[in-house]
Amino acid sequence: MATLHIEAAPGEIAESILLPGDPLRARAIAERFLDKPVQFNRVRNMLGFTGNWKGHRISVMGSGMGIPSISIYAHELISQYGVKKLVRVGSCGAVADGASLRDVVIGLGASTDSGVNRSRFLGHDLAAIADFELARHADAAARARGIPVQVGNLFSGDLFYAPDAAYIDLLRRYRFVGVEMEAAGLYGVATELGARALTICTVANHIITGETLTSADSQQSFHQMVEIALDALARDEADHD
Ligand SMILES: O=P(O)(O)O[C@H]1O[C@H](CO)[C@@H](O)[C@H]1O
Ligand SMILES: O=c1cc[nH]c(=O)[nH]1
Repeated sequence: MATLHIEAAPGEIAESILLPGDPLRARAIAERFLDKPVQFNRVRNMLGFTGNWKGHRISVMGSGMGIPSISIYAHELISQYGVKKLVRVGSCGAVADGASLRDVVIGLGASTDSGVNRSRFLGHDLAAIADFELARHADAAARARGIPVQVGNLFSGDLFYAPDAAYIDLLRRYRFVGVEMEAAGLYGVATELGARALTICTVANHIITGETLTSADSQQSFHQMVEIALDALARDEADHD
């Protein structure tokens, strides 16, 4: 039952999946965190793996960059492979004064300049929101580890290189936490298809101060974020199953 973009056989993908933007990060997560990971996808090099983390069956797959890319994968994962919980684990640029490099950001909601959610909602504004339970568990998992966490609105931009930076002032005024490129699309697909989704990001750069993490620092923060995501899924499973 391959789809256009995923070649996995039925049953090869877990009900819970982590979605980093970069497929090589998906492989790194599988190798570092999962017992006996089995690769289920290599179509377009969008690598995907399934294994176990502390007894929980988990998949991890790249989503690509931007809303169109993550929307294709999330749609096929939910509608064709029965995936029920999707956690994006990515990086973002911070816009909030109170946010620092390495902070974990939980995207409670996600606004966007993309038209996808209006396209799927008769032109109306869709509140693109995270699954509350997953967000609550991620917050608890971060706090249990003593990792500073920012919870709030993300802006999922279509343009990484926006020609006019004026919108950043508006994002600050409206108390946005960070800028990335996928959360609003992921939340829209999950809403449409009845799945549960969350976005967690590490702050890799600060848009206002211009600070940027070195690649070594970014690696360590990324691992902490993945642990938080895995712990949140485990806490959720303990609640629901
Ligand atoms: O680190 P990832 O998950 O790819 O996320 C961020 O990085 C990419 C841009 O460099 C965009 O995908 C953005 O959302
Ligand atoms: O759009 C984005 C994504 C990540 N980091 C940024 O600074 N901007």
